[in-house]
Amino acid sequence: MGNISNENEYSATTQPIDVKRLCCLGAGYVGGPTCSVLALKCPHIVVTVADPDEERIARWNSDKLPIYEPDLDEIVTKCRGRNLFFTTDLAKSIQEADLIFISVNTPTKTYGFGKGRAADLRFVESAARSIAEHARTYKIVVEKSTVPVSAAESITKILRANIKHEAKFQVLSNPEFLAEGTAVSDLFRPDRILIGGEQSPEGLSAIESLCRVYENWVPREKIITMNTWSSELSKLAANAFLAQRISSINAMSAICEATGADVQEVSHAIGSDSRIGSKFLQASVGFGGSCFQKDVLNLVYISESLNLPEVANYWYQVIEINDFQRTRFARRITQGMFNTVAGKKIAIFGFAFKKNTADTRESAAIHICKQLIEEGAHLKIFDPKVKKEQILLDLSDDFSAPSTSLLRQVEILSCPYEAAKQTHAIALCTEWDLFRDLDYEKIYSEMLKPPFIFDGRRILDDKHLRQIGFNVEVIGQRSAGHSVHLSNGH
Ligand SMILES: NC(=O)c1ccc[n+]([C@@H]2O[C@H](COP(=O)([O-])OP(=O)(O)OC[C@H]3O[C@@H](n4cnc5c(N)ncnc54)[C@H](O)[C@@H]3O)[C@@H](O)[C@H]2O)c1
Ligand SMILES: O=c1ccn([C@@H]2O[C@H](COP(=O)(O)OP(=O)(O)O[C@H]3O[C@H](CO)[C@@H](O)[C@H](O)[C@H]3O)[C@@H](O)[C@H]2O)c(=O)[nH]1
Repeated sequence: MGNISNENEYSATTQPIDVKRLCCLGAGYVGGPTCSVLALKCPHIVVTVADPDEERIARWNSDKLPIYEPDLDEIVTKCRGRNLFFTTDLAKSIQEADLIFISVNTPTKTYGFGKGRAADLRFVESAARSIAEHARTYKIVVEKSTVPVSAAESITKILRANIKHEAKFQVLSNPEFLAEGTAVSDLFRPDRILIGGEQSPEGLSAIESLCRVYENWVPREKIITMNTWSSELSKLAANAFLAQRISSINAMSAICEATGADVQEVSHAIGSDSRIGSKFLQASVGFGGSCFQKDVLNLVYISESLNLPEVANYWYQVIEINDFQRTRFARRITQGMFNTVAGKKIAIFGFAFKKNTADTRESAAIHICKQLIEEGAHLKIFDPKVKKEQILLDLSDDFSAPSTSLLRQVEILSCPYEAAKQTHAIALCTEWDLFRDLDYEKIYSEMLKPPFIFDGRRILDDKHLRQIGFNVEVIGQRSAGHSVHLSNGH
């Protein structure tokens, strides 16, 4: 600002600032819940979430929020209009804010160099350019999106080259670790808050300013600070380690299905070792969601770019096992039903990538359904939260309008009993609690015989289902009547 005194400029950059106005660019799964919780926990801070997507912002300002998260509606209702605002006016939000979160999407590139692997940073870049265009005073710019190592450096270069009116800035890395379906509780009680920044007096004071925001509800010992690169890499590393655990237990599930071992027992045995720990060892149809695959691929791309092909190959295996697991489940359904599903009706229980979310990005159900459709099955899909239009979009090629042949093969139902009626099989793809409590005797009586259940999440009582008369196939458990064949001469 032209009239700002040197003293003010100095104090704004080497002394921690008292954040009074915070803006977040990106009103998605991260920006929305994070800022809602922030507004709740920091009533003295005015929080504005800005996004150019008019429809999304209109929904954040309505009774029907654009995303489903347990307890989020109540928080938004309490804070909206008080110290929480949703707007499409990026310029004003940026101008007024002391601190700006960048929470925009960073999908895998679908074009050009690094296609299918590298993170597409165009939205991050456009956010940085908007900040440069509209900032008039000192800003702390916080990279919350998951990005490759050194993205903060790129943001700094863009800001430095474009920022006007002597405005100063510091760029921090503050990756988000919330998981969908538990976003509110994760934000209330995070395992840790990670803040990376430049290790200079200006950088350290910006880190301190952000620490003070979180300290309104997070104990100081849970706030970890470090240099920017370590922080950026730690986010990718955390997701890679989590995804790797799932692929490891899913690889074990394949061995279990081919022998007499049970993956639940194996998981319990290894998880009891305190060095391994019991979380994230649940065998499944494969991990989904917008993060794991994208972030592991990003790590693969970074390793390749750094000329570390062995490291790249190591992490790529996590993705390959995940692809294998999804395909294996679809193949097991086909083989289990006398080697053909052509013309048969299969109920799909659950389409979201995990329970308690309506998000279907990279959901294993999409891949499994597409393979069953390819085999000629007729699918009757039920998910308690995912909208019909979304399911059809996900199953359409290249996200075009659903073809007539797709519409002939797929029905979307709003009741699980209707979905299962007159089908040959049920394939459970998402672990929604309600699937445990259904009346399976009623379902059995209305299905074609012999009825099959393929439990891809291990949430059903398989013994009880067998007593009712179902043929039950469970992930990580050998099929009934299957004998072990080791092909190495044993
Ligand atoms: N989804 C999760 O659970 C999760 C958790 C932790 C981290 N992350 C990371 O956080 C980031 C955001 O993820 P998400 O799931 O919220 O994405 P999202 O697609 O739900 O939302 C991103 C939003 O950013 C908006 N946007 C794009 N360019 C913009 C710009 N220049 N200015 C303002 N808004 C802009 C889009 O319109 C969109 O609404 C990604 O990097 C992701 O990897 C996601
Ligand atoms: O033992 C397990 C645990 C999870 N999953 C599956 O793994 C996927 C991802 O689940 P989860 O990690 O709970 O949800 P996300 O919302 O994808 O959250 C991950 O990705 C986010 C985005 O980066 C991070 O912030 C979170 O810390 C990280 O857990 C889902 O399909 C789950 O069903 C399993 O198959 N077995």
